[in-house]
Amino acid sequence: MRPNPEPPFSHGTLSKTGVVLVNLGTPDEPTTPAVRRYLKQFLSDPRMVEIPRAVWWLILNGVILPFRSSKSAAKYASIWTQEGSPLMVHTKKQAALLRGYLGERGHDVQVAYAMRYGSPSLPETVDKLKADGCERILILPAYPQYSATTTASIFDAVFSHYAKVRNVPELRFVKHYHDNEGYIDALKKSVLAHWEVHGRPDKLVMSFHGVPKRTLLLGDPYHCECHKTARLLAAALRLTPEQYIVTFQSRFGKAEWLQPYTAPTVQKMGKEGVRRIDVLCPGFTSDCLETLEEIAMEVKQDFLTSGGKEFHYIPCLNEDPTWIVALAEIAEQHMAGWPTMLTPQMREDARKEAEVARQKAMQMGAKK
Ligand SMILES: C=CC1=C(C)c2cc3[nH]c(cc4nc(cc5[nH]c(cc1n2)c(C)c5CCC(=O)O)C(CCC(=O)O)=C4C)c(C)c3C=C
Ligand SMILES: [Fe+2]
Ligand SMILES: [Fe+2]
Repeated sequence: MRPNPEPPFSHGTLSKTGVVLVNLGTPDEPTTPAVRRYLKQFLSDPRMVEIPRAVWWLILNGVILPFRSSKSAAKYASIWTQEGSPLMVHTKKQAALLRGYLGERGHDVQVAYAMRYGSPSLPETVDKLKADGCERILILPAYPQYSATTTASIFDAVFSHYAKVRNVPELRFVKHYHDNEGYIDALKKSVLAHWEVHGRPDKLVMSFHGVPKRTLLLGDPYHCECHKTARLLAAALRLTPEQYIVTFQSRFGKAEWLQPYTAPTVQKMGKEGVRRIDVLCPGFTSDCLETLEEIAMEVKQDFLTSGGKEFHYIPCLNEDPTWIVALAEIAEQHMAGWPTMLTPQMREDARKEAEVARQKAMQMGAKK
């Protein structure tokens, strides 16, 4: 494949740095056609579903898209806000806040957000940054725990985009931050803030998005990283092993996924006489369908109809200031060594270089 042509190289362009906060993606609107488009792109990704392509194509197009799209659209409609999909709204705000925090720390960087599926797409976002003069780009997935299904899929999208580009910026990727001190501290503070107002539960349920069990057996570290996050958070909250449990939600399809599953676990707790549970979803940094509908509505119902008396959903970190500071520190660590603090001298040097190049161009024009 031959890389695409580039605009003429221009001297004296200030070489800038960009950070892209990348989340999963969400439909453009809570309607069946929009959800179908989103699910088609999402579920056609071989990182997400590792079934032989021809077999999966038949299942996806013959069963899943025709039946799931309208059901999912109704669920999306139940959580949609005036501003749009919660996942999009939070990611957008986080990127704006991240830019502000990095700016306060003296970094002159552009911060954008992108979605792995749907829009704004990763290719269009990194192209815009490049057009704005970013020669260095940090890809920052919104997932604290690495998984081949999510994090690696973002990396794939970046690699495949740049395979078509001639002048590739310097790239860095954040793989994970499941054990980052600031992230754990932000989770701890959000739980303590909830408990300060509402009191403590009998059990804290830490529910992570599931993945097929097969991926664990094939060496994906996701399961271990979820457990490490949970262990660190439990230690920070001084919880004994009896006071919390790690579960996995959002099972998709018939294969076995990581266990224990969230819904049957809370049902069992309700039946066994556990009065109150609080559920936190530490793997999601923004509230979305999986937290607001699946946990705060469906799983809540499961617990209460099984005999549980009180259910609390503790929201995701979203725009929490401690979390945005942690995100800024994560970005800062990964930008180490990059000239993100533009000095007046650097701006002046760039201006002079541009002026020399402009004069040379004029002289060449005059000679012709
Ligand atoms: C094919 C199976 C799926 C795997 C594997 C999977 C992994 C995975 N997903 C997230 C984060 C999110 N998933 C979200 C929605 C969602 N996930 C799947 C399927 C798999 N996810 C589907 C089909 C859907 C769409 C909704 C539905 O029809 O049920 C979301 C929410 C998006 C939103 O718009 O709000 C997030 C976030 C992670 C972190 C993960 C693996 C670690
Ligand atoms: Fe998912
Ligand atoms: Fe779900």
